[in-house]
Order: sequence, then structure tokens, then C-alpha cells
Amino acid sequence: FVLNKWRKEPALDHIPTQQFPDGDNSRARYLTDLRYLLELGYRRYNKVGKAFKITIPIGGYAVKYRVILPKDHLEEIKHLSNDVFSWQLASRIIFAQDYTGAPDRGKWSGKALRVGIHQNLGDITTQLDQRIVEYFSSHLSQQKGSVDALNMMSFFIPTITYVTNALLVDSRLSSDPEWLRQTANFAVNRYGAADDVRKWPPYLANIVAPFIPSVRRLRAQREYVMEKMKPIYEELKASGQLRVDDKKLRRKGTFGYEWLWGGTPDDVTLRDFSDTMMRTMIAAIHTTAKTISVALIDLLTNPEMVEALKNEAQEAVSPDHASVNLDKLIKLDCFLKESQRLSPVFLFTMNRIVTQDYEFKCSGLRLPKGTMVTGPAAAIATDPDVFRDPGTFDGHRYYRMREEAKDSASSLVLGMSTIDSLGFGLGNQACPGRFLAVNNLKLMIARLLTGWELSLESRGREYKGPRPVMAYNDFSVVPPSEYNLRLRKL
Ligand code: HEM
Repeated sequence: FVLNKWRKEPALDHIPTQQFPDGDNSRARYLTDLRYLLELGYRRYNKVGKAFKITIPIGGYAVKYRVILPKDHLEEIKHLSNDVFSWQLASRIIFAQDYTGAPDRGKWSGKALRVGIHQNLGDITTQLDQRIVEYFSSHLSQQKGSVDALNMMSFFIPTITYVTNALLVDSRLSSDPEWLRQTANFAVNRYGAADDVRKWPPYLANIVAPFIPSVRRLRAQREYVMEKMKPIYEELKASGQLRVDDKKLRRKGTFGYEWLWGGTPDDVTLRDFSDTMMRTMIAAIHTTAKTISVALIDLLTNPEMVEALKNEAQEAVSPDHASVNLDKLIKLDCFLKESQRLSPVFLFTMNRIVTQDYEFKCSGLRLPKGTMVTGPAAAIATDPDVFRDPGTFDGHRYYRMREEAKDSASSLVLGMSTIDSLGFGLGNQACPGRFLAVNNLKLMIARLLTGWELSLESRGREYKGPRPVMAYNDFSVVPPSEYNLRLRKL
């Protein structure tokens, strides 16, 4: 069986392998130093138009290599359909879904989410702001001069869980503490279950999986979501909204489940609908929490930026504090873009599995069916031919770039994906929730900057040192937990 499995591995001998030059290619090295490996391969191969591959030394993956594509190859595949370069299949492998039982991606869900967010973004932003204010008011000290010190991920995960839930599902669920606890846990469990499964060789993983505690929890959570979504699903089905011919009207709604519903196929099942809700939460919560935690560390280790962003935020918040004009938060947008450039949540994005043999038009490179490809997001973002002094954090970098290139300034905003800015992926399978994420991030930071004096704390003392380099576990950033956010109420 093992030999058979090996033989089925797509033949990739024509693509060079990048390894760590000192010969330590262990699992531990891969998990902690992947950024370096990708940068080496990017400079050596991608920069001269060649693809390279890296071994994935983690058991349980159904593929052995990741093929990292140069920019022109990524441009070629960015609009190819999910049926040819499939994110759905890639995520099945990355999260060892066949073993863990994590929910699969519905074919319609990305588009439904993207269109729903696009059509409702104004209302979404108003709701987000109200929920953020509400959450901060009830979870942070309100007395002038009082001080809170918070572990960022421990604070922002529940904040974003609450805010996202209040937007996606109505108060039946968003006011239920058990639902909030479970939704905050999905993402951790999905990664944890995949890691636990991969400790076993693939031929044993299927037998062992049902006994692994994290897998059992994930499977139980999936059933829990379905049970909780059932009344909502039945209500939506009975409402006959899917029979409304005008697609625009179908996708209008106060809550995410309504506009998502508008984009579902007519025969969507309860399983598919509840899996989509679960996957949306998984995709939304930890990514946004990591991004804001990293950004606040970047901000508070660059004191000159704090003043600039605070002044801008004060201009953007209305005199009665009732609303925030996001169009005025240009410097904040540029700052967040720089933070994402240097410490993206994912080292690579555009993970896809090729579903048929494919030959690139731009180079003639052949990829056999079943190959996993990806785009070197972090390496491109630190390429000196693209960014001057790329290793330095420069909070005004994108502001200057936008001033210098007025015609293309719109492509430099945080939510826009381009080949040099792959933090949210690229093309028709790029993150469908990114404009919501961007507005959420800006609102949270603007509200924090105008309501509190912010600083960093390390080991109980104010931290005034340099910006720390962010660590990665496998391909995902780990905001350093030794820095707490200190807030003094203004
Ligand atoms: C700063 C926060 C976020 C980051 C950095 C991020 C990043 C990404 C990336 C890189 C992808 C894969 C795209 C590709 O490979 O081309 C993705 C997919 C996705 N994102 Fe986001 N995202 C964020 C927030 C959100 C939010 C708030 C939502 C929902 C409201 C969301 C929903 C999704 C969904 C549904 C997918 C497709 C994944 C799937 O179906 O498995 N994301 N995101």
C-alpha cells in the first residue's frame, strides 16, 4: 500500500528542490524556519522565472511536495477556475480533512460571501462599529485614567468572535456563550486536529483518527454547528427567498446568514450550509486576531506612528463618537498594509491542487495532476527589487508609494490583492472576506486610539525596545505572547 501510494506521487523530478543549506531538514526546522527556506528558493529560482519545490516533512499529508511558483506563473493561474487549480482540494490536504472530518468548502460559498459582503458593506461596517464599541465598553475599564493590561490574542479572539457572530448570525446564537466559545475554538481545533493526525503515517491515520481527542472535538463541533443552524436553515427555506428572481434582492440582508443564503444553490443542504458558516468563522476569527495583534506590536514599537494615526483617527471619529469615517483613515490603511507586508498571517497563499496535467503558457513548465502549488507571499513582499530597504518597517511606505503613483494608488490599498501583495491571496479564489476584515481592523484600531492611551508591556514593565521579529509556526504567524497591550482610559 505504501509503495502504491508512493508510485501515485506526481513525478516532479524536473523541478529543483530547495533544502536548508546546513543539511538540517528536520520537521522541527521546517516548522520554525520555513520563511528562510522559502526566501532562499525564491531568490535562487523564482527570481529567474523557475519554479522550485520544498518537501513537506510532516506525515499524513497526501502530497510530498509544495511547488512554489514564480510571479508570472501565478498571474497565469489567478483567474483559472477552481476546477483546474483547486483551493478546495488544497485545503482538504493542508488541513488533513479526510482524516479529521473538518468541513469541506462548498463550491458556491466563496462567491456567495464575496458578493454578500460587497452588496452589504455599508451596513456591515455600521454594525461592526456598533458591536466593537459595545464590546470594548463592557470589557475594558471605562473610568478615566484606569489601566488594563491584556494578552492580545486572548483579548482579540473573543472580541472578533463576538463581533463576527453578531454580524453573521442573529442574537439567537450571538448571545449564546456556548456558541461563542465553540466558534472561537473551531480554528484552533482544526489546526490542532490536523497536526495530531499528521503525527501518524497516512496508512494509519484513518484508523487512529477517530480516537484522537482533538479530532473527536472537531467532529463534535461540526455536529453542534449543524444542530444550532437547523432552525435558521429551516426558517430560511420556508421563507421562499431563494425563489426571488432578482439576485441582488436575494443577497440583501441584515445578517450574514441571510446574504449568504441568497448566494446558495436552490437545493443547498443543511450540512453544506452549516459547514459554510463554520468555515467562514474559521477563516475569519484567528486571521483577523493575528493581524491586529501583530499590527499593534508594529504600531507601539514605532511611537512616531502612534501620534500620526491617532490624529487621523480623531478626525475620522464623528464629534458625537457615533461613527467612524473610514475614508479618512488613509495613513492607517497604509500602516496596516506595511504590517501585513513584513509579517503576513501566511507565508504563502494561493495554495492550489492541479486537477489535470497542466502546461504553463508562460514557460512551458509541466505540472502533473495532483501537484500542490503555492505563491511565495512573504518572499515577494521582501524582494529588494520590489520594495526599497525591504527588511525595514516603514509605516509611511505605502503612503509615499500612493503619492508617487497616483494613477495606481487604488491598487495599493489594504484590501487589494496584487502580485506584490499576496497577503489575502490573488485572483478568483482570493479571500472573499477581506474587505470586511479590513474595515473591522480599522474600526477596532481607530476606536482604541481615540479611547485609550496605548503602550506595550513586557514582563510587567512598559516596553520601549525595537520591533520584534515575528515567529512562524509552519506557514502561519505567531504573535509573540510576551508583549501585552496596556491601555489607559482617556
Ligand atoms: C486579516 C484577516 C484575513 C486574512 C489575512 C485572510 C487571508 C486569507 C487567505 C490568504 C485566503 C486564501 C486565499 C488564496 O489562497 O488565494 C483566505 C480565504 C478565505 N477567507 Fe480570508 N482572511 C482574513 C479574513 C477573513 C474574514 C474576516 C473572512 C470572513 C468574513 C474570511 C473568509 C475567507 C474564506 C471563506 C476563505 C476561503 C476559505 C475556505 O473556504 O476554506 N477571511 N483568506
